[in-house]
Amino acid sequence: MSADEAALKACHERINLSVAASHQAENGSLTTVSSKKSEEAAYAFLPPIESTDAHLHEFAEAMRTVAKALRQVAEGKAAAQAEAAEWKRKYESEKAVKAHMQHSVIKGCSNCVKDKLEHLASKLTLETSSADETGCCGNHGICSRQILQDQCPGPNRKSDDRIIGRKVPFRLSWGSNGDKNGQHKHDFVSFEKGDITTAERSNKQIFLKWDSPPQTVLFVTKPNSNSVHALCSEMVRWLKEHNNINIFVEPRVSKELLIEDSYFNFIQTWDNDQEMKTLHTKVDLIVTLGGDGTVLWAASLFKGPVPPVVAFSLGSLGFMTPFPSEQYRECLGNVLKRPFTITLRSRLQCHVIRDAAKDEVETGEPILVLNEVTIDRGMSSYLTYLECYCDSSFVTCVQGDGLILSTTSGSTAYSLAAGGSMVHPQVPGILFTPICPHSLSFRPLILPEYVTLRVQVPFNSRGQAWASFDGKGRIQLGPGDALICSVSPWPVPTACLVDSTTDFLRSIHEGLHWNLRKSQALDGPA
Ligand SMILES: NC(=O)c1ccc[n+]([C@@H]2O[C@H](COP(=O)([O-])OP(=O)(O)OC[C@H]3O[C@@H](n4cnc5c(N)ncnc54)[C@H](O)[C@@H]3O)[C@@H](O)[C@H]2O)c1
Ligand SMILES: Nc1ncnc2c1ncn2[C@@H]1O[C@H](COP(=O)(O)OP(=O)(O)OP(=O)(O)O)[C@@H](O)[C@H]1O
Repeated sequence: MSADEAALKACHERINLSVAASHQAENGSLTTVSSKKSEEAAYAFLPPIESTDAHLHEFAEAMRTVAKALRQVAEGKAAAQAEAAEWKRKYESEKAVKAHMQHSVIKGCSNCVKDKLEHLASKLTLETSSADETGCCGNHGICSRQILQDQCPGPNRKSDDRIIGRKVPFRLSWGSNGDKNGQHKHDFVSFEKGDITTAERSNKQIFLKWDSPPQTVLFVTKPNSNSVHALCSEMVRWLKEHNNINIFVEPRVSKELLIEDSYFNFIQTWDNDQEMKTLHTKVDLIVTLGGDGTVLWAASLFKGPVPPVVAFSLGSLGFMTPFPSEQYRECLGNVLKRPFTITLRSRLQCHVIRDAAKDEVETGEPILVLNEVTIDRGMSSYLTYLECYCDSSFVTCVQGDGLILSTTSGSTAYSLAAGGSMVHPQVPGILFTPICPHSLSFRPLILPEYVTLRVQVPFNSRGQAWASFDGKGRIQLGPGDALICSVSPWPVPTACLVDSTTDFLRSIHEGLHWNLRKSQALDGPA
């Protein structure tokens, strides 16, 4: 038997094993029927065993179809279970309502009912003196429109005005896949009063207040700039002499400062990656001197938690650098001594999976980006061909120059240039923006922050694709490779000059001259 034939045989065996496992898991439930159909569909895709590379590729496609079919079966089963649970809950709650009705004749809102049920055993009728026309006592804030009128002899009731109905209490729940093994943690919110409100969840401006004065500042500075170097050494002196702050700088800057003056002996740096990984436990505040690229660089030094960043503007645009460097004394004085507002900028964590059809295991540490991850055609002159999935749902195939998966902070960077919307950095979401799609109808999307995206180079792609992270570190993706991307649990908190919204609007006005137009003259047609 040749190597190709052996590989094909192994594929057959894997499919048989998967299908058998799925049957076992379903254990004779309704979904076995659909899984049998999936099985038949999967086998229909399988070519006869022949020893060519083309057939191996077809096999890989068939394996993906099988995986998809099995996932659909699992989803169907979960949905059926959820529906059954919902019906059971409805039934239980109807039963409870009827049980209450048999024991009481009540007019009032649901909260009154609850309060008074305990006292009803000896009473046949209870009139609520302050009740309004609908039977609500008005004493419980937002009352549901629940009216229990069975046999109620209220003044304005018609004789056939029996049970009108009852809005059953319900709960909203949501999950988070915070931990690695994908278990879902559920938080429940009770809505017993019947009306859904998001008042408690509205996103407020976030303030940072020090419990005790900060002691250690890390400087991250744009390289090869005399003005940045001069400002850095001036700020370091000022912070040491006026605030007795410990200073960390990058190894390159440490060398530069020590060459300049032995006065800087007190500054600290790190020697290796291991030391750098513990930086977040020592540093209270990061000061960046440069443009947006320097903020991106500073963020990239932290693979986990990031201390608050105070970004001084020494670049051209400054979307993430609101602090004017000329006023650094006043700005730093405020940040060190007073509470200040911050923008929590989410990051995306990316994993590259090699030859995803065969190996589902994620490899290596995630790569974190503050702006975006871009998958493009690199040097290739062919269209990129990318298959995109959102959780387990197929999104689309990209045929064009590439795709940008961007944070909302990155919405004003490359994504904007590719036609994406500008989004306030505190809006939770992931932007899905194609680059030069060869299609008339490929509009950019904004997806919720809790999804996981998978961008895969299919086996029938003509060329390779390249992933780059905040415009850096290009990684080649061959056919079968995939990039997995989701929102990281480690955002970058950046200090605001005024507040999140004012700073954002200022940056799009001043940085991009957004919607700038000469005003129309007053004279003209009425
Ligand atoms: N066609 C494009 O617009 C294009 C192409 C490649 C990269 N980029 C962007 O450049 C970023 C890397 O920045 P860099 O400074 O290291 O490279 P760079 O020096 O090439 O600068 C790129 C420009 O993008 C601006 N920028 C960066 N982040 C921004 C943001 N969040 N909002 C608004 N503008 C922003 C910078 O101020 C700078 O002017 C990438 O993350 C990507 O978003 C844009
Ligand atoms: N500390 C650093 N070490 C290495 N590279 C850095 C560092 N800080 C910034 N860079 C890189 O230097 C480049 C330029 O930096 P930055 O964007 O801050 O300045 P700029 O281009 O002058 O400003 P703007 O982006 O506003 O036009 C970026 O690509 C960035 O990644």
